[in-house]
Amino acid sequence: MRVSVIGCGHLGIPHAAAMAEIGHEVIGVDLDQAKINRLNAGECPIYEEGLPALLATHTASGRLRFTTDLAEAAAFADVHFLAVGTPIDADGRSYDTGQVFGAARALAPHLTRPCVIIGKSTVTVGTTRDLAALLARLAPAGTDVEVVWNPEFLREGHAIEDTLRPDRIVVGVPSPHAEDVVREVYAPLLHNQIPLFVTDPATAELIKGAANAYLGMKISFINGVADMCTAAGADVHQLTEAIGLDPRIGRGGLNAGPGYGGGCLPKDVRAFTASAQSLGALDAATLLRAAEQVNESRPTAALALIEQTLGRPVAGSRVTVWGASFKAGTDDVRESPALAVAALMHQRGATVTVHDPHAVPTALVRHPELDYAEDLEESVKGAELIVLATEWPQFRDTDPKALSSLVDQPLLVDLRNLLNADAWRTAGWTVRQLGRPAQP
Ligand SMILES: NC(=O)C1=CN([C@@H]2O[C@H](COP(=O)(O)OP(=O)(O)OC[C@H]3O[C@@H](n4cnc5c(N)ncnc54)[C@H](O)[C@@H]3O)[C@@H](O)[C@H]2O)C=CC1
Ligand SMILES: O=C(O)[C@H]1O[C@H](OP(=O)(O)OP(=O)(O)OC[C@H]2O[C@@H](n3ccc(=O)[nH]c3=O)[C@H](O)[C@@H]2O)[C@H](O)[C@@H](O)[C@@H]1O
Repeated sequence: MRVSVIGCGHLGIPHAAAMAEIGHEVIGVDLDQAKINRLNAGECPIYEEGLPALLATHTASGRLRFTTDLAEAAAFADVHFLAVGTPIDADGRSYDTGQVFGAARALAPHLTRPCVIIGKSTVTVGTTRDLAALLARLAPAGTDVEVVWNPEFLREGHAIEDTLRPDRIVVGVPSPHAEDVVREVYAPLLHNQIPLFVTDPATAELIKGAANAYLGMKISFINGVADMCTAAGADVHQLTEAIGLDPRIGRGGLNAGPGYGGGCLPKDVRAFTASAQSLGALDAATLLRAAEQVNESRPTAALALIEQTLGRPVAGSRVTVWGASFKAGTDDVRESPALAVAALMHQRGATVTVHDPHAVPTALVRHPELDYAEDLEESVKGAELIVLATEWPQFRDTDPKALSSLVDQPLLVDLRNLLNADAWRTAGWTVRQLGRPAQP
C-alpha cells in the first residue's frame, strides 16, 4: 500500500521506517526542512537503536522518502498516518492539538480521492470526532475521508521492536470499511499473531491515556514506597522483586528512580487528570493528581539523599551527574529527571558537570547553565560526589577503581539502583542507592 506519515519526530520516523519494513511504500512529511534534508540524505536525526539501519535500507531501496510537501503526500498515498506532536497547552494541563488540526487543514485541500486518516498522536477524548467533522467540511467534494484513531504504545529506545512486535494494536474505527483498511495496513503484523483490538474512536483515545496514566501511577507508587524503605532501613529493590512476582502486580515498570520523565508520561498523566476533572470523574482525578504530585517531588527527594551522602548542603560543592536523557536508550531530554536533579543542584549553588553518552547536545540546548563533559572520565575529575541519574549500561560497566584517583571524594548516589554497590564499596567508594540501606 502507499502510505504517508505526517510528522517525523520520535514517533513518526520509526513508524515510517517500520511501515516500509513491512512492505509499504512510504512518504514521510514534516514542516522542518532541515530535518527532511537529513532524512533524505540517509541521516537519522534522533538516537534510536536500529533506526539508522532501517532508514538506510529503505531510503536506498526507494520504498521510503521524505518531503515537506503535503500535496505530494496527498497525491501519493491513500492512507495518511498523523504522527505530529501534541505538547501540553499553555494552561499546562490539556493537549495543544494545534499540530493535529493544522496538519489536517493543510492536507485537506490537496485530497483528490477517498482516503483514510489514521491518527497516532496522543489526544484528548473527542479529537477523532472533531477531526472527522473538520475534514467533512474541508475535503473537496467526492473525497470521502474517514478518521481512525490508532494510539501508539512504543517506548523510546525500543521504538523499532515495539512497532514491529507490539503487545497489541488498538484501533478506534468509524466504519467496517475503515477497519478493513486498517487490517490491510497491519496485515503482516496480524499474520504474526499480534492482537488487534478494534473499538470505537473515543474508547481508543481513552485507552491510550489510561495506559500512560497507569504507568505513571505505578512509578509514583513505587517511588513513594522507596521513601518508606529508606525510612525503615529496608530494600526497595528486593521488595519490588517480591511483589512483582504476583501477576496482578507484575514486575514491569516498577523500578524506583528519580521520577518519570520524557515527552509523554508527564504530559499524558497531566492531560488525563484534566480530562477526568472535566468529565466529572473526580475520583480518577484525585488518584492521578496524587501520582503527579509525587513525581513533582522526586528531584527534591533525590537532593535530600544527595545532601545526606555528602554530609552537607550541595552549595559550593562540585557534583557530577551521570545521565541527561530521561531514560537510557535515547537522546531525548524532554522533562528529564536527570536534568531536573542537575538543575536543582545548580540552583542551590553547586557546580554541576553533566555527562551522557548520547544526550549532551540535546541537553545543552535546554540547560545551557550547566557544564557538560562528553567523556566519562573527564566528567568526574575533581568531583566531590557523582550522581547516577540515567540507567545507561556504560555507567554500570564502569570500573570504580579506575575512577578513584580522578575524583576529589569517592562518593556516589545511584538514583537508578543500577550499580553493583558491593563492588564499588570494595573499591573504597561510599555508595547510597535509592530506597536501599546505606550498608546492607
Ligand atoms: N515519543 C514517543 O515515544 C511517543 C509519542 N507518542 C505521541 O506521538 C505524538 C508525537 O510525539 P513525538 O514524535 O514524540 O513528537 P515530536 O515533537 O518529536 O515530533 C512531532 C513532529 O511533527 C512535526 N509537525 C508538526 N506539525 C506538522 C505539520 N502540520 N505537518 C507535518 N509535520 C508537522 C514537527 O515538526 C515534529 O517533527 C505525540 O502525540 C506523542 O504523545 C505516542 C507514543 C510514543
Ligand atoms: O506515549 C508514549 O510516548 C510512550 O510513553 C512511555 O514510553 P517512554 O516515554 O518511551 O518511556 P518509559 O520507558 O515508559 O519511561 C518513562 C519514564 O519513566 C521512568 N521509569 C520507567 C519505568 C520504571 O520502572 N521506572 C521509571 O522510573 C523512565 O526512566 C522514564 O523517565 C510508555 O512506556 C509507552 O508505552 C508510550 O507509548
